[in-house]
Amino acid sequence: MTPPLIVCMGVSGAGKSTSAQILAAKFELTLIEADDLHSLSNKQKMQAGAALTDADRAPWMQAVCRQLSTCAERGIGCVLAHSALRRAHREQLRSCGLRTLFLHLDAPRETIARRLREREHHYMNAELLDSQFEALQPTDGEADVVTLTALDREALMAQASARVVDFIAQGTITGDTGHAVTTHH
Ligand SMILES: Nc1ncnc2c1ncn2[C@@H]1O[C@H](COP(=O)(O)OP(=O)(O)O)[C@@H](O)[C@H]1O
Ligand SMILES: O=C(O)[C@H](O)[C@@H](O)[C@H](O)[C@H](O)COP(=O)(O)O
Repeated sequence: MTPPLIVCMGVSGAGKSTSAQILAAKFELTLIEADDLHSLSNKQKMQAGAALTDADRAPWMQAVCRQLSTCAERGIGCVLAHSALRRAHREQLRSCGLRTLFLHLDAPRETIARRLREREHHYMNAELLDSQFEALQPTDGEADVVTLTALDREALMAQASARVVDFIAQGTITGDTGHAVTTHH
């Protein structure tokens, strides 16, 4: 059976790291924090208030995919906190050998901006939020993406957990299909 990969995706400050930690602990999956895999130059660039380009993101994606592929080879299911803003990145994450579900954490821009102003983060510059929304490519037509409203924490985690339960059960029942699940937005 192909192990699951749950990707908590969305713009900076949407709540990816927070949600991914909770889900990994709850479902006993390995947590991978994509933030930790950025190069020093990428971190310095963001800290200085410059948005990453897709060229900057390419080696980061390779590092993320290497970790995921190793987990897949070892049969280890994962939760990944990763912005996955670009369609091509989501496609790359799907091709790492795990059975993938994306939880897109969505909240009003102003709510996220306030969270970023209040958050202590080692490198991410809160001024980059607009560029994050610009970089986010719509997930329409991607059947393995579930969009969740990332406001009330408890409601969010209840919804996210229910999706993960269904997703894991589907893999257990239908076996190793590797196909995307049908989800509702
Ligand atoms: N559902 C939520 N409701 C309110 N605040 C949240 C929620 N999820 C995360 N936060 C807070 O918002 C900030 C950003 O969350 P974080 O998980 O670091 O986001 P990301 O990993 O997407 O950048 C943190 O201070 C966190 O405590
Ligand atoms: O693709 C990008 O532009 C960056 O990778 C960005 O999306 C990512 O989110 C940063 O690593 C900031 O970290 P936080 O999301 O934790 O703020």
